[in-house]
Amino acid sequence: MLMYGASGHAKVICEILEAQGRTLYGLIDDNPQVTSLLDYSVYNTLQQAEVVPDDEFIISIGSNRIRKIVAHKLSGVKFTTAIHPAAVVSPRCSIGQGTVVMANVTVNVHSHIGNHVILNTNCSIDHDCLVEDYVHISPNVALSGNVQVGEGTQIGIGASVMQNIRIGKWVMVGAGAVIIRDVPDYAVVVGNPGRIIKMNEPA
Ligand SMILES: CC(=O)SCCNC(=O)CCNC(=O)[C@H](O)C(C)(C)COP(=O)(O)OP(=O)(O)OC[C@H]1O[C@@H](n2cnc3c(N)ncnc32)[C@H](O)[C@@H]1OP(=O)(O)O
Repeated sequence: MLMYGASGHAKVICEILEAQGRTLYGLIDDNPQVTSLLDYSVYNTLQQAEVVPDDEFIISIGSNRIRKIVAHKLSGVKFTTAIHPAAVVSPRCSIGQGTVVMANVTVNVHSHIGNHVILNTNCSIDHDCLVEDYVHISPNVALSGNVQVGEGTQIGIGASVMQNIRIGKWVMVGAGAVIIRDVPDYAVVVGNPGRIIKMNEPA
């Protein structure tokens, strides 16, 4: 399999694949100055990497907007998931293609996780949550039961979200925020209790 994007985030995914015992042939990155990452070769184009139709991919780019652009650019390739063996994922939940689940993550019963999502180290997704495509749930985030997170939103490191909350699309929840009421699309929310400080540009 191959990864697209050779960054710090990519290094973590390399180690998830190693922990799963999978073979990573290399990475692709647009920056021609990057030629290796950890022990892996970095290529600049799909042609250079000699990609064949059966190769599986993960987009290893932390930016939600760029991950979405690259996913559209790569439409037609086969995406896979990377789930760390130390994650606890309910057999009654679903995890979309291209999604990475890092060490010590918990995903509880009847939660649904979209495509190209990042569930970062030690986050907790409780029962009946819906996490849409291109979301990033940062390390140590806690989503209570029945929380919805819209496309492209990032929940910042250490934030907590109370039960039954709806968070819109392309929202940024700041580090350590405590979300006690619904959040509209594109809002940037910080603090405890979370308050809107500005709005993101629509994609
Ligand atoms: C493995 C990994 O590394 S995963 C990555 C994890 N990283 C994160 O989760 C980062 C989360 N990002 C943040 O919290 C950012 O501060 C953001 C996105 C909320 C805001 O960033 P910016 O848009 O650059 O805002 P800026 O830094 O100018 O701050 C604006 C105001 O909000 C305040 N503010 C910013 N972040 C926070 C926060 N997390 N909590 C409380 N207040 C905050 C600032 O103090 C500032 O207040 P002031 O106007 O009174 O001075």
